[in-house]
Amino acid sequence: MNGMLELKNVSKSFDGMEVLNDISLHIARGEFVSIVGPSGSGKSTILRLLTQALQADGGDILFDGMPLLQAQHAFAFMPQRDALMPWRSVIDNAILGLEVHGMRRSQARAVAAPLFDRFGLAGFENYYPATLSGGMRQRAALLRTVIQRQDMLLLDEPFGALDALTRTQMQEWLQGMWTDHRWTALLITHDVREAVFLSDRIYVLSARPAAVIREFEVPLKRPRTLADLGSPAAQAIETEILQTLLHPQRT
Ligand SMILES: Nc1ncnc2c1ncn2[C@@H]1O[C@H](COP(=O)(O)OP(=O)(O)OP(=O)(O)O)[C@@H](O)[C@H]1O
Repeated sequence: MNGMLELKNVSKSFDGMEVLNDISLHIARGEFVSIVGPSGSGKSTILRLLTQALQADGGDILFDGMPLLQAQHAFAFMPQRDALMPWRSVIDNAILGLEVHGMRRSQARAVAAPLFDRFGLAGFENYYPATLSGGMRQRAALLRTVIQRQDMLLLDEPFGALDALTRTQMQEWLQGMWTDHRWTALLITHDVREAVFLSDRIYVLSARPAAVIREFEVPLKRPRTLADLGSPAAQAIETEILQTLLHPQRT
């Protein structure tokens, strides 16, 4: 997953209500970028523009320098809810995207099987989603997402429904996975610490209509550990992002 993305002056309204106001941002090849912003500011709307579930009213979205319309199947999207199919085993959930793209089930299973170990799901290939913990379900959903080898990974609050401890474990795990694979990734999150821990850069959106009010570069080297979040550099950036969100008028 090593595409690159550029949004230029993108705007979007719903029934006259302006949601996105002149959004410009970019994600370089192999970069992990997060968007944080107030609830209802339009973060998911940006992802829905990228997956083409919605069309922008104005501006340009370029993928690898081409208009998005010409860059089919560019994104592997992991929604807020894991949306695993309860009647399919974990491995058959994992291969769903491959099957949709025409791969035979036996071949798709052979592609997926070696990945289960790294996703902490070895031994659970033939279990059904209802028998898994929340963290395992999210890892299964992420496995299904990344196996499709798209150009870019889109994550919409992937850990929002998890308890605090599982969420932290998942952040550590994802950080390790990303360091190994260097996917081009865009994460939407409410969790500023999560954004700092995982990202190379962070965009902060204003309340609706959303505009980019600040952009932060995260100065932590990789690979990162949770202990790095206690460093003065991490603490300073976390505080500054929170200040920007809470008191945008002062920034
Ligand atoms: N299809 C739609 N029709 C009308 N209004 C919509 C539609 N989709 C989103 N909205 C509105 O646009 C605004 C932004 O929604 P969006 O889901 O993008 O925000 P968000 O920042 O992702 O919110 P949250 O952080 O709470 O998930 C909200 O006020 C929402 O009600």
